[in-house]
Amino acid sequence: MLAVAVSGGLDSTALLHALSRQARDLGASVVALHVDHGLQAVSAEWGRRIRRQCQRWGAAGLPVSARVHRVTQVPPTGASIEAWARKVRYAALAQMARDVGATHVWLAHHRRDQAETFLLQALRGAGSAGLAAMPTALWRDGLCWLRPWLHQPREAIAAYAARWRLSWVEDATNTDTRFDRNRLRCDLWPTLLAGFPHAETALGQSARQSARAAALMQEVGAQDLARLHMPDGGLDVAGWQTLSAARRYAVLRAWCQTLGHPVPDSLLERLLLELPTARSGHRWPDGAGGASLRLYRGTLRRWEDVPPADLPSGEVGLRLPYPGPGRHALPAWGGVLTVRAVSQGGIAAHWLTHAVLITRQGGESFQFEPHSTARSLKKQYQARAIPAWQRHGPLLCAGPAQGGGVLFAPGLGVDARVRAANGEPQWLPEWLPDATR
Ligand SMILES: Nc1ncnc2c1ncn2[C@@H]1O[C@H](COP(=O)(O)OP(=O)(O)OP(=O)(O)O)[C@@H](O)[C@H]1O
Repeated sequence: MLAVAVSGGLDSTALLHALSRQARDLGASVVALHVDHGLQAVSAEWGRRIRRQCQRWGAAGLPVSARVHRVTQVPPTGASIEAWARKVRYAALAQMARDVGATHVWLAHHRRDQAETFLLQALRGAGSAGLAAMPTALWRDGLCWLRPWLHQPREAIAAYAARWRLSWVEDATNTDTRFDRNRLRCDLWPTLLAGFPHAETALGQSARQSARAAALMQEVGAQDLARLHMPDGGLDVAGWQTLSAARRYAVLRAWCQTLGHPVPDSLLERLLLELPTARSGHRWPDGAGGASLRLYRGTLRRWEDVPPADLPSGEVGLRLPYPGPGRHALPAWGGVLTVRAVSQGGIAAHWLTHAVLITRQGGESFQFEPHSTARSLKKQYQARAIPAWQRHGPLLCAGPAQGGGVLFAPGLGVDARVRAANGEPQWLPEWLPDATR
């Protein structure tokens, strides 16, 4: 089954017709997929029209049928209607294609659409990936999107439609110059073509060159990232600095893509400029909110931000009785404390009877091993390379009658001086910094 995305306009009507004729000769069949965005009063009529047209063509021997999906959501307030419509259209087309068992969807974009897309991307300051505009074939989510007429002039399509006496609908919103593409199409394009008759071909060629440059950048970026990606997802900045400027950009972009959300170009530019001289601990907002990119000891990582409101106010202040075994959300410290029974490495039970959770006040000491030396918490955190913002959990300390020393510190574990002997009843605390969010 061949699926064609049909708006009902000239181009997609012509493509549907041409494919249906080919399918007839090959013994295949075609389905027209139409999405009614529900944005105009007349739009329901377009779907009915496409159905009727397919019935007429079917009666004339063409193996073609139609499916129409009516969108019931409305664009969220403030959203770009163009972008919203594109998103829901592609989602609906994909669903319909799957429903009919099609693996390929044909779209009727042509040479001018491609040239317009290139120009619009350039006017947004896009890089090579954006300037590559639309590909002729793209696999996404198990479907192949095809644009067989991407290099065809619009006039050739119009000539085909005239030759077969096709009829189509004219979408009145195509002349609504509030939309970027329409403004370009209606106001600028005629002037551009008058001055530069070869503009469509040239811009299409530039789009193809950009696609190659983008593919190359992606390949090189991925290769360099394979060397510079740390096991915990960080980027080795020292290694990154040895690369050429172009490769630094490519690998940084590839690394940002692993973060799971789009990183604005402005942030990439800042990182390129500032990373080489940034000091350990320097942070940049990650572009999505709620997290930062931080340089720490030569590695760039993404860290969840601890909202200031959830941090204990001031260094002195918070003091809670030890809550006992289990899982305890402690929003004031922005995390969860779990305490479970273990058979080794835990805190001997008698230490916990009067224990308290307190905010670090400075001056506490911690000892890693029975025969090592106790040092200040600050020094021990540095020794384990635990960055400052990851030390924000509560300290579990002995009660005043037992000296008040640290039993457990987030990021460091149980102090060697209070560890139970094997077989003795004992408990292991664990601090999960972001578990409440
Ligand atoms: N509402 C829709 N339903 C199904 N497919 C659509 C729809 N709108 C656009 N398409 C597909 O996307 C392609 C490009 O869309 P675009 O908005 O540029 O086309 P159009 O000018 O509205 O219509 P046409 O390309 O048919 O003249 C169309 O050729 C068609 O394949």
